[in-house]
Amino acid sequence: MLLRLGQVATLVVSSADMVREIIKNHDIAFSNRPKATVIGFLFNWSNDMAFTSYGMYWRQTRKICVVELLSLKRVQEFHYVREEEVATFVNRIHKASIKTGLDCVNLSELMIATFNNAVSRCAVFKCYVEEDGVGKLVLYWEVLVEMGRRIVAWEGRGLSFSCLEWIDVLRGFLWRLKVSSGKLNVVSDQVVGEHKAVLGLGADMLLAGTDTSSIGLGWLMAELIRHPKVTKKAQEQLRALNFLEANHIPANAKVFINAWVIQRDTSLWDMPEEFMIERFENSSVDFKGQYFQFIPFGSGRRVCLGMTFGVASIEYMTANLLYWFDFKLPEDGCLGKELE
Ligand code: HEM
Repeated sequence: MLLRLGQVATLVVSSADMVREIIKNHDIAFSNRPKATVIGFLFNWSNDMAFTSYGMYWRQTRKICVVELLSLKRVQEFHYVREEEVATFVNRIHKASIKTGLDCVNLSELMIATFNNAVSRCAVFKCYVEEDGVGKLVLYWEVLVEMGRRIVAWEGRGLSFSCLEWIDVLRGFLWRLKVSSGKLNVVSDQVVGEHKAVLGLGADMLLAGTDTSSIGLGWLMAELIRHPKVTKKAQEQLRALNFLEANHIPANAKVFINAWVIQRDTSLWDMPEEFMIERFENSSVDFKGQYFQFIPFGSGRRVCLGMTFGVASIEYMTANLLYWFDFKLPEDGCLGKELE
């Protein structure tokens, strides 16, 4: 579907065949990401990898990230980080769940803190979320989230209607962006210290690796809680065995791959809205980007390079959650109650 959003032609791709055509035959042409002011402020207009244009700088920085941080070997070497962080995570849930009067636990916050810490310990070799969960990295994270929200609220409009950018100045957006990025720089200086040179890449890892993983795990836990039989089977296996297995497109058009629709296409998936983990049991389809009906990590040149890291962390956290705890949905009154 070709839309004209303001001044920008935008192609929304909602079929797996079309994604195949793009990735197999035109990958280079679609390997750039849209330019957003907020990303420029965040990364000083240049020194990150995830948002930079396709080219030599991207190739080199991506290679550094893969070799130094995200190769299978490095992910295996970092197993001790996952083990320590998940042990802290399990302890904190345990403490919270036995606390008098506290009948529900906000898992989302704990998941964000755990992934945040695991990524930062591997990316900048330090741990910033302190025992009470209010470490420097949380502040760092808050600033990133605030800026991320602005990408959605403002940049979506700014990118589509560049002639209206003066409104950003009038409404004080650019000024607030400067304040936010200044705040971020102060925290980053403390956080990154001697690793300042890799600030852009470290921030990339935190941005790309924290909410993706914690939201993914959050949904997985929500589905498991809604499907007690599946959960019980996985728990029995875990507790017994102690492991988890488990056209014509205008030049400069923006292209959105609509993975949400593709992954719910009834011609490709049987009962796509149902949580049926057995659908993958006798199927060759996996999540690595070769099967265009299922692309949670993207595909092609810009495919997620933290896939192995993310999957290892999510698997290990899920195994521990299921092994140590039984879950049920909170009573209505409990929803929204914060973990102290
Ligand atoms: C469940 C967890 C994760 C999911 C679902 C996920 C998903 C994605 C997706 C959809 C993309 C865009 C791919 C494309 O444009 O085709 C991406 C890119 C990226 N991801 Fe992930 N990701 C996850 C975890 C991680 C982790 C843990 C890290 C790092 C520690 C990471 C680092 C990156 C980076 C750096 C990019 C940009 C790659 C580039 O532009 O060349 N991701 N991810």
